[in-house]
Amino acid sequence: MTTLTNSCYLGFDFSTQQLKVVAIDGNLQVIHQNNVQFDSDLPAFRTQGGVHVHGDGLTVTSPVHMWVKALDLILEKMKNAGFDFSCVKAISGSGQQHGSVYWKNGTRTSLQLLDPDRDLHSLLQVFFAVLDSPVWMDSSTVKQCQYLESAVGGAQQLADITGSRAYERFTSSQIAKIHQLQPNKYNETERISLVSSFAASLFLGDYAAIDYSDGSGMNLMDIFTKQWSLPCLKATAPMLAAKLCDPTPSTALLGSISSYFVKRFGFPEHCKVVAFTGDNPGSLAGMRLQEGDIAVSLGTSDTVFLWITEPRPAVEGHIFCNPVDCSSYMALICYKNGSLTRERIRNECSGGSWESFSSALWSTPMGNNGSIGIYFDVVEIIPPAIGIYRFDQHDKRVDAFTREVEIRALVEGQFLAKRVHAQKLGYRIIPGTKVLATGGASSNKAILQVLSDVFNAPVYTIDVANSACLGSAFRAMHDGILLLGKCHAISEEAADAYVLLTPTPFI
Ligand SMILES: Nc1ncnc2c1ncn2[C@@H]1O[C@H](COP(=O)(O)OP(=O)(O)O)[C@@H](O)[C@H]1O
Ligand SMILES: O=C(CO)[C@@H](O)[C@H](O)COP(=O)(O)O
Repeated sequence: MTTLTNSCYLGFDFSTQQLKVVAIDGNLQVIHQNNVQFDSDLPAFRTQGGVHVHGDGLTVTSPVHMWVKALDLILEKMKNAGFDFSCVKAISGSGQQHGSVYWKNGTRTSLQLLDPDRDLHSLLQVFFAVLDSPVWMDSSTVKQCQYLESAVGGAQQLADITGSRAYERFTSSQIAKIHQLQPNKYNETERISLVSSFAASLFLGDYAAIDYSDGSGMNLMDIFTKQWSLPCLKATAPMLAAKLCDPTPSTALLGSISSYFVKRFGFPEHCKVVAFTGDNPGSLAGMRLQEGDIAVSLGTSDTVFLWITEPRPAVEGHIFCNPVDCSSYMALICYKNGSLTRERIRNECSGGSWESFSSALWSTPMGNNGSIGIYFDVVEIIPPAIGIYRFDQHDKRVDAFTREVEIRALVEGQFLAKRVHAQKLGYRIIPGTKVLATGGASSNKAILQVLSDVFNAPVYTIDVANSACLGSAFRAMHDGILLLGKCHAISEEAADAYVLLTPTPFI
């Protein structure tokens, strides 16, 4: 293969707890990785896990200025590490899904004329009508969801149009809530972006369109016509179509990078910006998912997703447009009680150490001698329930387990739920099934071993835990026009690039 030494491609991921970046060269080799942790690198914003949980325990937001400052910081970190921006041919990126950003009237022109001598954080101080952006962890919009479903004829009807019944975290109900509770701020807004298209707008120096795949997580887009659905727009807020503008294919080339980045960091003038998408769609590209594979992302949220060609929207789970193949779709299930719940149990049962947490998993038998638990610290998405439930080998509810049993009960319970829900969506585990794992917790082999045992299938994970960033860099390289699922599929021969765990044999 030819080595294209002077070209590189950047993929950013604006996720819940951090901003990450991966640079790849023309041979798809990772040449640079960097990140900014919101809580520790930007303590002035006082977030916990990248968010603010409000007094009602249901409203969850992130400061939009924190994301802007994080971009300033990550680019400075890259510069200080000697990264050569003049080699960047194209960039793309992803963002936590469903979250929304509200640009104030008149900011578009200012975005096009940013002074390269100043950082973005100081330049964008007055750009946003809403300073606390609602994010995917929010569950304060039950009323708005009920209204939306009844306006279009019910939950299944809404799913038939948008791929999902109404979910509290989805953008329609979040926009409706802002319009109802803060009408002035809604009226002051000229453009609403998702986190992904907001980030793309910063690089483009202009408002970037929402892509089809991330746009599918709004309860606003018809996933078959790929246009905003008029009944959904009408049931959400007035004048909404004008504030969203038309959605665009996830593979779209949006334009060249803004002159701000050319002058301030030395990006080439012709560096391209490819549409940004959601972090889960970005991961689908980065993991080179093929039809038949199942992906499990263990980031802040846990998600399970599949590449599908025959979408059948249901009242459980979501169907999104596929980010790499416009004629396909992806099915996704999301869990709120993911890494943060594992962290809580780690703190309580293994002194805050992942090593001890892993040792507990290695030292307890598959199946946990019949002990099982359900751990919903916050209201779960599927099922919408809260509370801690433990059952012993006689199916008797108990109040406590030993520490080791608790750790295994948590992890086995989390993965059993994923398997059951994936099967309810129609997924079949057959010989040849591969489970592809990504996200922060995919670096933990003991957790992956449980995943392999529960799914009774081999688990693969790539050495770049952030597949959303990697996927974005791939998408940037191919101008978004790629069929990675087909041409870079994981094969047994390519297994050296992956960590592979196989189910524990029954003795
Ligand atoms: N060794 C580990 N074992 C288990 N979980 C881990 C480990 N290292 C990191 N994590 C989990 O990864 C999570 C962050 O994952 P990440 O994919 O970076 O999140 P996000 O993209 O949502 O910001 C943390 O909340 C942490 O619990
Ligand atoms: O709500 C969803 C998917 O529907 C979440 O998966 C968010 O997209 C957040 O992702 P992470 O930051 O946990 O990766």
